[in-house]
Amino acid sequence: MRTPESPIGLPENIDWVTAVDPPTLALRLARQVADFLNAAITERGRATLAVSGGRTPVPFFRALSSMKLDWTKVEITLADERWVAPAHPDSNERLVRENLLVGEAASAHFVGLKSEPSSATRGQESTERALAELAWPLDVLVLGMGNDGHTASLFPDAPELGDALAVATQRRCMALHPPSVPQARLSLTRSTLCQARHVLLQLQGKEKKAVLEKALVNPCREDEMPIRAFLRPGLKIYWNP
Ligand SMILES: O=C1O[C@H](COP(=O)(O)O)[C@@H](O)[C@H](O)[C@H]1O
Repeated sequence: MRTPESPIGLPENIDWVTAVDPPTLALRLARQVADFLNAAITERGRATLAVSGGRTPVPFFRALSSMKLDWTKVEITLADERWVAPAHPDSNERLVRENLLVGEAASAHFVGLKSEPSSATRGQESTERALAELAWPLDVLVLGMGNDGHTASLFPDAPELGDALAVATQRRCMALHPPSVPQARLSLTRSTLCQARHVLLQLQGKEKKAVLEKALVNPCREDEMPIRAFLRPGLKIYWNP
């Protein structure tokens, strides 16, 4: 549904869902994700969910963790990770363990992206092996977006971006080294992310909405604003001011 707050240039085939504040948006998003997970469990006996890190998803994680569904049949992974120990304050795994894998959701099965090797580049292969145990494609993917138009860890300044955005890649995950951020990243590739059955994007604030409008309206390339690769029919965007 279009409202006066809908971003300029938003195509009709992308949903725009708004709420007055973060808790209300988080609950709305959590209910939608829980419905998708339940439907996947009914249809296929299990459900796979990938979530993003950063500050935005915390209230959503909390809301989702209180939803009643058969969490023993849900597998959760990350859209991206910083190459830091799982106990590190910047770890997306830590964020998910503390805020999502609690309450009702404590019995979900989690597969993180950080593996033992000493660098993200060396860790790619072991993470690929760990990811192979999940059921693919993802049933549900919840993305976020940075103010530079990155999503997952597909950063515009990462030297590896071209490979990570390649539609034909066989890789599920890839190491990226964007100079704009302090830690190396591991990210699911565009090809893996785009195969998800349901893709949702959670955004907060007017600044992020302006970034989205820039990606929608400007004739820029995907490697300048990687979020553009995901602005496709069926996407659901959840936004609060
Ligand atoms: O670095 C990251 O940034 C984006 C956005 O994070 P936020 O703090 O602005 O919500 C996030 O989607 C991505 O997963 C994360 O690793």
